Amino acid sequence: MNVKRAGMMGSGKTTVGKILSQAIDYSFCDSDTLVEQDVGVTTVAELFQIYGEDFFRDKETKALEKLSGVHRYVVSTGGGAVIRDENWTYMGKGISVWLDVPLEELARRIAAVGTKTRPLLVNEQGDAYTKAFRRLSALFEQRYKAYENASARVSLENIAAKLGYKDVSNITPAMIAIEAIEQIGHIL
Ligand SMILES: Nc1ncnc2c1ncn2[C@@H]1O[C@H](COP(=O)(O)OP(=O)(O)O)[C@@H](O)[C@H]1O
Ligand SMILES: O=C(O)C1=C[C@@H](OP(=O)(O)O)[C@@H](O)[C@H](O)C1
Repeated sequence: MNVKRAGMMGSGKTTVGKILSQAIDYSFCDSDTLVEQDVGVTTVAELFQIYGEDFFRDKETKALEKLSGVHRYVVSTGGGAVIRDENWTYMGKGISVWLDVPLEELARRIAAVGTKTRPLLVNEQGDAYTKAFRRLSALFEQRYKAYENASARVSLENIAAKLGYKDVSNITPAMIAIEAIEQIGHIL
């Protein structure tokens, strides 16, 4: 069995995925890292700059195909991986978990670390939060139906409601990993 984490950029696929993998004694892998190693670049941002998005998407599909054969892995996929139908052939093997985080929280997180590392955000105008929020809203509109294909959905709004929290920003990665285990633990 393996577990694929899907969700928008900044949703915590890597941060929560690492904690989840330790908790269930699985290995962890990030599909972006596999693409970077394959192409020989240090960041996806660099890859976008040199080769463009289409090249990246082809490499991403190849990485997902490779990762579909591994066992006892938590795999963090890139935020846009859900869009290509072919990718679901690979992501659909094992359990896929959509990490559903409100756009305002995603924009806050990305603004805090800067938009430079997120190549799809660099052409926007305005301050970091506005840039991130505007672009993420447009991407989410194109992608939300694809995220709904995932076999499980871990929603920060639902966790907040369950714990009586007013604000999703107080929900820690460990709390999110626990919610994921509650949802998928019985099928691991
Ligand atoms: N639950 C959380 N609360 C606050 N910040 C978080 C949380 N999860 C992730 N982050 C932060 O958000 C940013 C993006 O997280 P990351 O795991 O890289 O997302 P992704 O892999 O989905 O792009 C990082 O700076 C990370 O520290
Ligand atoms: O949303 C997207 O299309 C992308 C998300 C990024 O991954 P993260 O979701 O890990 O940031 C990375 O794959 C690339 O910049 C494209």
